Amino acid sequence: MTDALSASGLCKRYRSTWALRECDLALPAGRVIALVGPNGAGKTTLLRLTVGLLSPTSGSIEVFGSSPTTNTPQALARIGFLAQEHPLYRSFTVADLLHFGASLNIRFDRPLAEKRLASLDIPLNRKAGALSGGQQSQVALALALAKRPDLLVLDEPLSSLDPVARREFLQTLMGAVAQDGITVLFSSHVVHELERVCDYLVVLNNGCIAIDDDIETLLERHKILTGPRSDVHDPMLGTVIEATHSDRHTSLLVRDGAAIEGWQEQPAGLEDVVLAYLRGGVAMDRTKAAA
Ligand SMILES: Nc1ncnc2c1ncn2[C@@H]1O[C@H](COP(=O)(O)OP(=O)(O)OP(=O)(O)O)[C@@H](O)[C@H]1O
Repeated sequence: MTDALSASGLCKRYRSTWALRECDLALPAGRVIALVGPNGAGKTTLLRLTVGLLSPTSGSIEVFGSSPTTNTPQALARIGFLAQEHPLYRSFTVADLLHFGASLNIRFDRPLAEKRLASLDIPLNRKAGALSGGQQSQVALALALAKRPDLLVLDEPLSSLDPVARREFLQTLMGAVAQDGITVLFSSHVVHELERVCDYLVVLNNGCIAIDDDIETLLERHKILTGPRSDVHDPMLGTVIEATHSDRHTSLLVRDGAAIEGWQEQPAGLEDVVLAYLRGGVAMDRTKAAA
């Protein structure tokens, strides 16, 4: 099966700033993929390259096997994009926006968008500027989903939403994924909320890929070991991603470690794993599915 997104040696530079460096990616289709990383890690840059709004400085990126800058109506129709600020024309009514969407997109499914908005009690005759922030996000999402894209790209869709609006937004998104089997790629800072909705994770750190893996596999491969304080270099421990020491104990987050006598083992949470990789500045090895 063709990957939803593949990149090879992908680099992007803005003047003297390298936003992405030598990124290799192979993101499977039909998954909900979270893109995580600290401020300035390169997430927006990667998403804009994915939707063809930017071109690589060097290296390549393909979406479903084609360059996203091809710009044919067919290629563009396969990708939906919700930008970070999801701008809506504030003086337009929701109905105007749907009309606009239908005239610009060859696969636009207006009845689908109307049904979604009706189920959320968002009136079609209301001006976009008079909607709450959560409702505006829902309208932007309904417009993006009505394109019936094969890949939906969302840049920090949750950042401006309160917890209730966040939950509603994610429910709408998950409903669409279940119904249409689309691939979703979205960036976020909120790691603990991702485990419920995502099944694949990409972590960017300082323009480089730190993690690119299936979340279930990632959690199977990592664990926390706690034992007597020591400087451990035992190969049985696997790869030590992060070590913390108290007066009497050492706690290790390890990848592919075996059970060791005298050490207690605990499963690692997704946030533990992500933060350990970010703090340690390490990259996942590339043996993903081999584990
Ligand atoms: N138009 C631009 N001109 C110059 N530098 C830029 C431009 N856009 C981004 N950068 C730089 O590229 C790097 C990556 O930025 P990017 O916006 O992709 O990161 P991000 O992970 O999305 O950050 P955030 O989480 O803060 O939104 C940063 O150092 C940023 O300052």
